[in-house]
Order: sequence, then C-alpha cells, then structure tokens
Amino acid sequence: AAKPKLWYFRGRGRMESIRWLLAAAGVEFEEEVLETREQYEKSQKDGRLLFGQVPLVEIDGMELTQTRAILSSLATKYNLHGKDPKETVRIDMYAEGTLDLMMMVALAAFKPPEEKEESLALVVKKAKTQHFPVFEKILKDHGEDFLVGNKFSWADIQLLEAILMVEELDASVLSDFPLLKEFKTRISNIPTIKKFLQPGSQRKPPPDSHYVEVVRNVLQF
Ligand SMILES: CCCCC[C@H]1O[C@@H](O)C[C@@H]1SC[C@H](NC(=O)CC[C@H](N)C(=O)O)C(=O)NCC(=O)O
Repeated sequence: AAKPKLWYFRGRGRMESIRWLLAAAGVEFEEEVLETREQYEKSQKDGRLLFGQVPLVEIDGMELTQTRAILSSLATKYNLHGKDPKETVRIDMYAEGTLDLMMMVALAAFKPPEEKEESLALVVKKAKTQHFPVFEKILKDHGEDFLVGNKFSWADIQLLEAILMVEELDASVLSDFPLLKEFKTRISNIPTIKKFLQPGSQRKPPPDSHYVEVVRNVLQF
C-alpha cells in the first residue's frame, strides 16, 4: 500500500503528534511541505481541504483533515487505542490533556516576544501544577508501565511528546515527578520511538521565526 502522505508546514504545529504516532507505530510516511500561498490556494481550489485547513493526511485513498479525528483514526488503525470503549475513552482523555499543553506551546510562537515568554512560562506552570501531577498519580495508582491497561497506546506517545516539549522550556520540569522520569526513559527506549528521537528523523524542531513567517505568509494572518 502507498505510504501515508502528510501535508503541512516544515514545523511541528498541529501535525507533530501525527508524525509521532505514525513513527511510533513503525509506519513510514511521506511529507509534502506547504510553504507558499499558491500551494495553499491550489489545495483550496482542488477541494482537498475540507474546511480549508491543514493538517492534511492522505491515507488509504482518503484525504483526512481535522487533527484529532486523524489521530484517533490512526490510533485505532495501528492498534494504539484501547481494547474496549472504557480504555479508549481514557486514552482519548489523556491524549486531549497533552494536546491542550502542546497547542499552547505551538500558538505561543505567534505571539510578540514578551507575550510569548509569558505564555511559555504559563505552559511550564500548568504542566507542573495541573497536568504532570495528574499523570504522575495515574502511573502510581495504575502501577503498570503504560498509562492505560498494560499495553503501549497513543496516550503514552502523546505524554512522551509533551514531556519532551515542556523540557525544552524547562529542563528541570520533571524534578518532582519520579514516575514520569521513569516513564520518559521507558517509552523513549521503545525501538520505533528511539529511532524517531535520533537526529535525521522526520521529527521537527521547535518553531522559529522563519517558520512563523512562512505560516503567516501562507495563511495570510
Ligand atoms: C507552531 C505553529 C502551530 C500554530 C500554527 C497552526 O495553528 C494555527 O493557528 C495555524 C497553524 S495550523 C493551520 C490552520 N489549521 C487549523 O487551524 C486546523 C484546526 C483544526 N481544528 C485541526 O485540528 O486540524 C489552518 O489551516 N488555518 C487556515 C484557516 O483556518 O483558514
């Protein structure tokens, strides 16, 4: 079968969690880089973007948009969702919690310097006081290697991505969370993730001013 094709800017944004999920599932994917207004307008004219938005993922002959719908569908397709509806809703809840944090980081890139600093400081504060204590308690109460059931799932991938993203802002953010530290090591050593964390993988760097400029230019906002 053809490899999934991802259509997005050369940056993390809303696509990075999709890259993580596919990589963790050991699924090779191609990327079409969106960098000009013309490309974007053509995709609009061609009716490829349901609501005129990216991320776009071409897979199994479908053109999928809406990040959460894509993530949920891929998690199911690659057996990274729960074994039953009760596990699946837990996985969705945990994943959504990490997306709340990561979207704050993504959008902060578009703010003026002082506001951006303030937003990123708030992300670290929320991670330390709101999100990470929850995940630490889940790991403690659950007593397994993974967040849900005793199987690796989409929720574990999202949490690792979020931990690494917040550590980029404050390297000591896990100092009060010993179980999250162990979790980070354990999940980072899963072979497919270990490979994705190596230089040269399709993982994208933190947003920089060039990336912000391209997004603003393409989307004209
Ligand atoms: C670091 C960069 C991440 C932030 C930038 C992204 O967040 C958005 O602010 C812009 C981009 S993503 C690009 C943006 N996509 C979305 O907003 C998708 C939202 C949708 N609900 C989803 O979850 O996929 C876009 O195509 N907008 C065109 C426009 O709505 O007419």
